[in-house]
Amino acid sequence: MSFQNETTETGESIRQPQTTVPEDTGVESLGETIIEAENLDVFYGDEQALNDINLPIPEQQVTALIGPSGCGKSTFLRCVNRMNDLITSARVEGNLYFRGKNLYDEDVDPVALRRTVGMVFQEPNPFPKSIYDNVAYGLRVQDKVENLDEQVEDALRRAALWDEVKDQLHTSGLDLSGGQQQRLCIARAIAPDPEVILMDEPASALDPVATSKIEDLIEDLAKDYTVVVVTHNMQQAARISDMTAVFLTGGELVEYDHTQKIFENPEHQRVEDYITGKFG
Ligand SMILES: Nc1ncnc2c1ncn2[C@@H]1O[C@H](COP(=O)(O)OP(=O)(O)OP(=O)(O)O)[C@@H](O)[C@H]1O
Repeated sequence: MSFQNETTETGESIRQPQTTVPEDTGVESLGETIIEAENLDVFYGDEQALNDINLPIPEQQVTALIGPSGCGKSTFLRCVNRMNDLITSARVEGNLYFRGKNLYDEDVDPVALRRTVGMVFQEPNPFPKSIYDNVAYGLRVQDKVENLDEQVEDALRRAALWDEVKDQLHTSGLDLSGGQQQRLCIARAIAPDPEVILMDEPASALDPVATSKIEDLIEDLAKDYTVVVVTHNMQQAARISDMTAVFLTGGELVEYDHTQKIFENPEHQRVEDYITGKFG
């Protein structure tokens, strides 16, 4: 595998991404690689959860991670913001780059990283605080309190929630519907202005109307952010993503390509069997 390194003014070596995002297959061309896994392995104790993953994720696109239960999708997502650090049995080997910087280098601060790489979980999990305080939380932690009202409004607008909550900003976030709570969590994640939003099955606990709003929102968010989303819902992956990575049992990444190609003409029989529902 060949790649070049560049040296910054401070003498730090920044790796240039490989241009291995699959060639355009007729859909819009892709942005630069922002996240890149290279020979990434993850173990929980003796059990291997990800096996030699090589995956370049393009900037400002939606990348879907699909595959049967237990194939390592969430594990991959948690590597990107180093949430796996919180699991004592987890061990990461290989490389995972963010804009050419290895996220597992000793000088990377995981807390600062999580401001750049936000995360939204399957179950909406607002803090037991007001709507306003939920969104303001990350901004206050970082002491970014200038024009706080405007920042909160902007995040709620970007999360397509402002019109529904603008008259009740100081009521509890827990009083919102499930779908509204999830959009509140998205507003909370985007308020500190991250570059990447990781979403782990963000709509699987929601009804169809709320799901459709989240799907529209994800497509919208990709205009400003890079979105990496785990989903079990094949139609959802096909609808909302630009790129799709198919993980299969054993923590193996079997195929990665433009979503249209994966769903219309996958290279691997196992992938076709999975997406046509023959197993999984
Ligand atoms: N905290 C943990 N401790 C030990 N093993 C874990 C832990 N989290 C995940 N695993 C194991 O790692 C493997 C991959 O799990 P992971 O949750 O990443 O898969 P997944 O594809 O996201 O599954 P699902 O679709 O069911 O959420 C599984 O075998 C799982 O049992």
